[in-house]
Amino acid sequence: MVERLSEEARAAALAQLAHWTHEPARDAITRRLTFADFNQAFGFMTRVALLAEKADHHPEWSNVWNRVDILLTTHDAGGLSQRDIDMAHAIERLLL
Ligand SMILES: C[C@H](O)[C@H](O)[C@H]1CNC2=NC(N)=NC(=O)C2=N1
Repeated sequence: MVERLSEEARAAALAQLAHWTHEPARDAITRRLTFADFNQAFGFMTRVALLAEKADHHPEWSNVWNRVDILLTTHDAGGLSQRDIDMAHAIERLLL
């Protein structure tokens, strides 16, 4: 069973994720990324897709040409869980 993060745990986790924004309406975190072109954006999405399958944790996202909008929340928990925080950090590592 996956649990939603407490207010305190969420604040602490967000403090370590400078590029991510909390969206209270969904209890989700979001990030917008802009790449040089579609090829770069889709290559990134492919790498995230492989991570997501391995973790069995999948983003809500959209892509328009060079832009990728990502929203992470845990459907099974009805809000933000440690699985989202772990996925956000894994995405950040891909971008290094
Ligand atoms: C059965 C399967 O493990 C679950 O439905 C997984 C799949 N991917 C998921 N992704 C996300 N973002 N939240 C979930 O709760 C979730 N649950």
